[in-house]
Amino acid sequence: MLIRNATLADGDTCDVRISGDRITAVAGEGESLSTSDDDHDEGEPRVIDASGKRLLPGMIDVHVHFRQPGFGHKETWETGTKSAAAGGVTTIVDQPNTEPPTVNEAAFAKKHEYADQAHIDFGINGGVTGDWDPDSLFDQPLFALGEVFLADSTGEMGIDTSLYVDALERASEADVTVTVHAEDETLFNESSKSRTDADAWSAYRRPKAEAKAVEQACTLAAERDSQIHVAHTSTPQGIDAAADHGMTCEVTPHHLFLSRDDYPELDTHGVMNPPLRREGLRRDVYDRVVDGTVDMIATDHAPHTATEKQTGVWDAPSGVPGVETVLPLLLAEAEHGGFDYERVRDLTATNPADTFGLPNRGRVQEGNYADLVLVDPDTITEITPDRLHTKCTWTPFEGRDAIFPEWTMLRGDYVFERDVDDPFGEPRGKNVRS
Ligand SMILES: NC(=O)N[C@@H](CC(=O)O)C(=O)O
Ligand SMILES: [Zn+2]
Ligand SMILES: [Zn+2]
Repeated sequence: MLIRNATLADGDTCDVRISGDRITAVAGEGESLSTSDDDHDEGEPRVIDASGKRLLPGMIDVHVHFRQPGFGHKETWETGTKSAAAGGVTTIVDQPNTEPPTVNEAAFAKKHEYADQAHIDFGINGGVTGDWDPDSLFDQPLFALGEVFLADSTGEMGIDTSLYVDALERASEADVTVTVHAEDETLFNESSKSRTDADAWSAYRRPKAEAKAVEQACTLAAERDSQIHVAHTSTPQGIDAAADHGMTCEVTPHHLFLSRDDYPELDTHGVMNPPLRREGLRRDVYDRVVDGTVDMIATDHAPHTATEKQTGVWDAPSGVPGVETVLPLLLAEAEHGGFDYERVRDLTATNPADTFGLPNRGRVQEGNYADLVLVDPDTITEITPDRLHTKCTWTPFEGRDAIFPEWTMLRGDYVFERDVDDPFGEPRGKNVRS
């Protein structure tokens, strides 16, 4: 297959040849590729004219919750991976707070069976609880350890410092990265508990609880020569602490684009961990995404039903969906001039591939897997829940500008094509560690 005249993230116009599951040639300005026999399918030329369109590496989202086993009423591997494919994501990493939690060989195997339904490639993280079985867990084709919960979140898998230190040591021996949910619950503001408005969640799980926990998690890791990746940093202090210790961090689309100013509209649908911050802090986080202090964007796609969310602030489960809207939001922001397309590519594909050791992914380059997304930058549309494919019937980004993919390709095959009868085809996702 030949993709002609595509504009890459760096602005170069290129021809890209795909044979089998790989990119086999990328030819820049002035050296266009000619069609070969491989670019014909039963006599039909398989040449795509991508003039005026952007071609990007598929997003690698290292933080999603696809809920099975245990909570298939919120999301399934099928709906979650279809939603991801429709948003230009070609690899996801699932987190361990399912039922059973992914803390031993049997639980890992059970999750792997559900992952047979995956339409895109995936990694499965191993979790840490008092009952975890590191010996059997590290024998599995694990993506990483985490998210290791230093405070309770959905699933109540919060652990104490001594277990965290054990996990760091075991992971270090196995040469596995530890992804950390860093909040210090001893610093939560108990006085906010008398309030019943949704903003009380942000007042309760306040910024210093994250700042302190990130600092401590990084210090403990650095002392043991372990590498950690800090999940969903939502404060400039958290981001800077991770960077200062030589650790990596991710920012979610909700902490990048939403703030406490959005509670009047979102109400308890805007409750997540860590919580939304004040507008000034959001801007500080945004600046660190632009200047490269933040390593990657990951969604923490954490679907809950609308009914579950429409309870009081102290009862509503934490988390918002995001896997289908993240790249479209970032692309619209690039088109509006917030940052450039190269930054989007690095944050969504190149840096996650390099940080977590995924060779042959994250770049549009010869020899890499043909994990690709094509978008028309002139087609900016508004996000509405009815156009999304997640089981979650709501989105915190309703009404925002987005550039959705025309198609998404995984290892040379389409996993999403807009405006065709069967946009997804058969599930063909594989474990990236197998
Ligand atoms: N972020 C959230 O608020 N919720 C996540 C868990 C987590 O990432 O902490 C979930 O699984 O629902
Ligand atoms: Zn978390
Ligand atoms: Zn999470």
